[in-house]
Amino acid sequence: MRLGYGEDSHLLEEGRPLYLCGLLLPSPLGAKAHSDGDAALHALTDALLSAFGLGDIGLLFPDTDPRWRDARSEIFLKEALNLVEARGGRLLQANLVIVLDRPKLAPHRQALAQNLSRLLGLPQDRVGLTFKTSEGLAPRHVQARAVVLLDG
Ligand SMILES: Nc1ccn([C@@H]2O[C@H](COP(=O)(O)O)[C@@H](O)[C@H]2O)c(=O)n1
Ligand SMILES: C[C@@]1(CO)OP(=O)(O)OP(=O)(O)OC[C@H]1O
Repeated sequence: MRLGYGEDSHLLEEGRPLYLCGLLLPSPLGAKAHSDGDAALHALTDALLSAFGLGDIGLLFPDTDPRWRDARSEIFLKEALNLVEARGGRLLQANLVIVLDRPKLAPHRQALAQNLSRLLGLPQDRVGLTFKTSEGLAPRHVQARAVVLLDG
């Protein structure tokens, strides 16, 4: 068995899209980032890479590389899944906490959970998805923390 942990934060600003769990959400603010800024998928990518000591998302996908400009972050997650599976890893469970003051994510819970389940190849009861606010500590940030459990 292997355990992985990852986290990510992005500043929120006007004129940027808010992608989370691979979905575009309605929001007046979005993530300042080189890619689509999906903090949830970035945290999951780092969690998978960390389970096999493979470095982190910035090592594999530098934010200086023009190929990743506005790239959809499921590209990074799929590559991390490929890398761990190539080493005999099998994802058993994933747990994700998203910290965001606004917008409320509860209305999108089912859609977010379904898309994570699809991207990770896990049943929904193996994908934990928790939403929190920062209680005003980081009103212009989106943060995500992920834990993954793998066999192999
Ligand atoms: N962007 C968010 C953040 C939180 N929620 C829901 O609110 C509940 C209370 O969050 P606290 O951080 O104040 O404890 C939380 O359990 C979520 O259900 C949300 O929907 N969207
Ligand atoms: C994803 C990458 C690559 O575009 O850049 P950002 O979109 O800025 O996001 P970050 O969380 O800083 O991860 C580093 C890079 O891998």
